[in-house]
Amino acid sequence: MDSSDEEDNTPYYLERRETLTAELRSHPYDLILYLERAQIYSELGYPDLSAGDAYRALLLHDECATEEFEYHEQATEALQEWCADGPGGTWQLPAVLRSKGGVHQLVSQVERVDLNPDPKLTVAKQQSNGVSNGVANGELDGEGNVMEVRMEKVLKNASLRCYRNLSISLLLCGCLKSSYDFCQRGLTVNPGDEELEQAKEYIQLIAKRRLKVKELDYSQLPDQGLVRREIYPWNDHEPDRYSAETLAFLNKELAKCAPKCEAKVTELPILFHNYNNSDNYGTTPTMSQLGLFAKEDIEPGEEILDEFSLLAANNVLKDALCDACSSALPPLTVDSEVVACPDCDDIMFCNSDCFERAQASYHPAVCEKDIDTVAKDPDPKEKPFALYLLLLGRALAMAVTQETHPLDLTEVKYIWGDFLPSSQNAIPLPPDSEPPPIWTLPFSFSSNIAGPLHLLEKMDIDIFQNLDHYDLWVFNTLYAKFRGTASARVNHRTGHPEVAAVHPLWCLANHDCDPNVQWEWGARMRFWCREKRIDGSKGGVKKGEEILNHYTDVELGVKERREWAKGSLGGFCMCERCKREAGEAIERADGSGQKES
Ligand SMILES: C[S@@+](CC[C@H](N)C(=O)[O-])C[C@H]1O[C@@H](n2cnc3c(N)ncnc32)[C@H](O)[C@@H]1O
Repeated sequence: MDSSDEEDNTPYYLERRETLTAELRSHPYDLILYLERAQIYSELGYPDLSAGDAYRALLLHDECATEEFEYHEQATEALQEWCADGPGGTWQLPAVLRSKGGVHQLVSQVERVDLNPDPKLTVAKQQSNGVSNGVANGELDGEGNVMEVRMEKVLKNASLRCYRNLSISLLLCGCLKSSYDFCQRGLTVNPGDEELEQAKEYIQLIAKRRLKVKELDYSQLPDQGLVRREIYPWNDHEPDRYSAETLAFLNKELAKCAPKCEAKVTELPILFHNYNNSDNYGTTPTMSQLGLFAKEDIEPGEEILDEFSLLAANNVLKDALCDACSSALPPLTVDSEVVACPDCDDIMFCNSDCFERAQASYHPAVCEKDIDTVAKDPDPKEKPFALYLLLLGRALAMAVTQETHPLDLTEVKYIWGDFLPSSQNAIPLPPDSEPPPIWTLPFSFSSNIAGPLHLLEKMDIDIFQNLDHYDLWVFNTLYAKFRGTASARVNHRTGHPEVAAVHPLWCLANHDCDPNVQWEWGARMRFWCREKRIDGSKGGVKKGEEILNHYTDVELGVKERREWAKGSLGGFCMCERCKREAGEAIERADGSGQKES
């Protein structure tokens, strides 16, 4: 169906989302409200946010079902309101449990991608398993309590709805393993459920296509997906990065650690992932972004920037690193400056300065909270994800300690997120059954949904209260910003990334493969002016010239440089050096009658 023929209901759904979010503020333990909002997110085309709400609904379901759980009373009370008599003494299942909107809409989204599943599989109609999606009357079971019967019915239907939603939503994000796991869990509780069986077929089909295999090894299903990367329409924390006010703030901060530099709006080429050599000779389209510029002449070898950041994390358990700045701790000699937290085991700071900064910025939120085992020493292939999760945890601890919204932290608020406009992201799914290529934010159930909630629980934070601070879209926005700006330090022995940090001023500098600065990151991030440029000419930056950083090893050849920098740049580098060297490589290949290697 041509989507242009469809009525655009976005404004209605956005308003409904606002209303439901407001209701959740006053009824934070109401699982039905979460399921309603999950449905709205599906309609709006955010399967990730839909899965996030369905998962919270599932957690609240478990709270209701288990007396010993922490929020049992609150969750049960909220549910009882949905089980009370309606007008005229009648009662029905809450509308979201009766409607076919949510999951059916998602399933039809999957169907629209023309997967052409084996028709024999899909027509196999399952027998009803006794879980009713239809209208339930306010019947008495003869002896039992009306409320109990209704509660049981609502809980059973709600859990089914959660599993259906999680299976399909995670599938749409490309998280096949989690999608399959929730589907299986749902089928264990609701054997033969038609929608879950159908979801299972789709998961299997898509997994076989993606892995190009005939038989699936379920333990090997891919779980890394992609979702929309955008300033959500309801996100009112994002500043106008190009306004005079923002520039004035950034330049005031820069005056403290990089007095010869200023932030300015500049034009940068729009980069593409599919590099096309012909781009070299055409006009490259540009977009406005920020960059760092010299306010005065800078001499070769002169230090330009010296920035300290507490937005740092490491993924090594019990290593000799400062908890605040993640630099290596000095040796523990008699006159050592190292300070241990008096209340935690094994939490050390390089000196009293780091300890005091930590106390003012983030440590009280995690002190004595047994949080230092989360995401530490992960499987090597999980290391980058663990680092991003730990950075997110640090940002949450900073927000709690400083009593501010995570997106309002000065370390976070102004940084680049590589967002696309919502309107460009809201596109129908393409027929190759993967998340659309325009969705560029890496996403997984464990990193984006379960992991952050686990960290908050470790911090003794009620994950249901204060939803405005701890909603999934907040985590996604933080991840988008960290992925556009964080630097990682690799352990030279293992070759694995172990420390990551965001330096909000350093990261204003754009990349060039002929950089005029070098950087070094120990306890602090430092920039200094290169003595020599790449061609051997004398270094130095003139007043008004841009500070040109490097996001990759500039000693590499053009092909490798472009490959390495692709992730942090968002596409193939189009700097003058790259264009020149790529052109020369083509000429050489043409001359020798070979293809460019
Ligand atoms: C760390 S940020 C640099 C600062 C950023 N321009 C800002 O407005 O804050 C990295 C992003 O800047 C952009 N960028 C940096 N160097 C670039 C270059 N040489 N060409 C095109 N885009 C570049 C890319 O969008 C990249 O994702």
